[in-house]
Order: sequence, then C-alpha cells, then structure tokens
Amino acid sequence: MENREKKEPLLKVENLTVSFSRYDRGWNKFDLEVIHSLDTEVFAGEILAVVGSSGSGKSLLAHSILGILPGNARVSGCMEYRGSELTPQRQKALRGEKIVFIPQSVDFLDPLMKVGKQVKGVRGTVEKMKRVFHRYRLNGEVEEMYPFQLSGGMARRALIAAALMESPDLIIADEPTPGLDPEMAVETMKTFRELADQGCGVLLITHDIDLALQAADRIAVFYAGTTVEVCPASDFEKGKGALRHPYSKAFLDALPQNEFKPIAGTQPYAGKLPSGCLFADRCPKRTESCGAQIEMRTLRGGKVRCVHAT
Ligand SMILES: Nc1ncnc2c1ncn2[C@@H]1O[C@H](COP(=O)(O)OP(=O)(O)OP(=O)(O)O)[C@@H](O)[C@H]1O
Ligand code: NI
Repeated sequence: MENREKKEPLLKVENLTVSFSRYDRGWNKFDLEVIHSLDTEVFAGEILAVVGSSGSGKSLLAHSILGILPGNARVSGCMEYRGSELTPQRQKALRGEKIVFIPQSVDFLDPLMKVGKQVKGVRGTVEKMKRVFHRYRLNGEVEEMYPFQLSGGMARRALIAAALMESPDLIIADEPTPGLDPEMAVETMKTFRELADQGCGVLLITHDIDLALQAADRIAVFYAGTTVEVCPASDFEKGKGALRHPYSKAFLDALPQNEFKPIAGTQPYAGKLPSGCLFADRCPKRTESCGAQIEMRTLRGGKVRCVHAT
C-alpha cells in the first residue's frame, strides 16, 4: 500500500452531507443533518475499516454509496467510483454486481424467496453457490428454506454468501460478524483479505475493533456524522500515542481489552450540533480555537480533524 497516495482510489467520497426532512411537534418541516462534510477513500487491494460509536453515520455512509437511502433523505457532496461520478443510474447498474453489500440487518433478505435462490442471484451458477454454501457451512437443506426458518447466524452467513456469488470490485460490509461464531467471523475476514489481495476494495463497518485490526489496512474513525481520523491500522495496535484525534484515543481507552474507561458525556444529537469541533465538549484538549470550523488535515501518514493533534 506504499504507493497509495499516487494511485486513484476505487471509491472517493468527498464532503458528503446527508439530511432527513422531519416534522416537529408543530408540524413544521425541518432538516436533521446526520452526516456532515464526510470524506472517505477506498483503494483497490485494501480493506478500510470504519469504526465509531452507534449513530455516528457508518450505515448511512454505506447506504449513500449504494444509493439506497430512504426517500426523505437529501444528499450533497461528491461520490466517485473509478474516477467518475457515482450517479443514481450508475449506482443502480453497479449495485449487486460490481459493488456488493452485506447489510447490517438480516431483514434485507426477501422473506418470500427461498434462500438458495436469493444467494444464487441472477448471475450465479449452481456450482459456485455450492462452493460458497460449503465455505459458509450452509448445508443443502438451507437452499430450500425461507429466511424465517434460519437462525440469526445462518441468515448472516446467507447474506455473506449472496455477496460472494458476484465478482465484485467493491464490497461494503456493514457489521458482517455479529451473530457469527468466532470461527465464522475469522473465515469472513479471511475471505475479505483474499478478495482484497485479488484487487477488490473492501469497506468494512464494524464495532469489533479486534476484528478490524486483524483484517484492515487502514481505519477511519467516525464521530457524530463525520470522519475525525484516518490512519494505518498499525497505529491502533501501537496504542494511543500513535493515534491523532482525542476521540480516537478515548475510543481505544474505552475498549474492554484496554482500560475500559468510558468517556464522559455523549455524542451530540444531530439537531443540536456545536458550531466547531463536534467532540469539543468532551475533549480534554479543548480551547477557544475548537469553536471554528475544523478541516481534515494530513498528519504523520494519516489524517485528522483537530487543531491540537500533533
Ligand atoms: N431514516 C432516518 N431518518 C432520520 N434519522 C436517521 C435515519 N436513519 C438514520 N438516522 C440517524 O442518523 C444517524 C446515523 O445513523 P447510522 O445508522 O448511520 O449510524 P451507525 O453509525 O451505523 O450506527 P450503528 O453502529 O448503531 O449501526 C443516527 O443518529 C440515526 O438516528
Ligand atoms: Ni449501522
């Protein structure tokens, strides 16, 4: 990945903003901005893990790229795939074929269609399906079952299997491992690594930082709907000192395997965001300069959105 800077990314998201129209108690319409000035890049051959607390905008980023946001969502900013704009037409043409999605919710399975048919999809072959079924320990009977007959773990494996039936260039996996036994979770990461080594780009959204560290090349940290840090995965392994943003450091400290020390306060609500740094009210380094708009900047081989990071 040394030449990454010189290469063109497979996927580029720049200045993405997503808002939802809502109605308040007086039936006045207002916009709730849930993603703000978000940038992400995924290169061919790499796994980028996206981490961050619940509600930080990870799934909405995935849905924006795929073009599957609900009708009341408004999107602005720039998304490019292989150097040209990812228009709704292109999203539709690429979705499920060159850009595959492993959704966070197993509700994405069609309840009225047999699992085998769904996994095989339109273009898959029976032979390939049998191979993928075998790899994900789904036996022949599962083919004939309907989603409601599957356990949570089986449904999750079926979603992964369905994505692997295609020959994707970009895989977007939204929390693919909860409900899987550890062995299957490792198998899934192995599959992603193999696909990345063959030239795919993988955007892996996860709460499981250990798993992310095992698999990912780079890590993007989200907070309250924006990217606060992007860095090589090895920086997370080195520990707090190698990280750049105070939130990334606090996130690492809060993990059970570390100090298990939660950060005081809560992530700000989308309707009540502060004007400058979104983390300022919980940040030990806060000063007056945090009240201004903070841009992402390059620092020590990564990127950070903080004026104090060194
Ligand atoms: N359809 C919607 N209408 C209004 N707000 C929404 C909608 N979908 C998501 N949001 C809000 O957008 C924010 C980001 O949601 P998102 O699902 O992307 O979070 P996430 O990082 O994936 O969280 P989790 O780790 O829990 O999956 C949340 O505050 C959520 O409440
Ligand atoms: Ni999510």
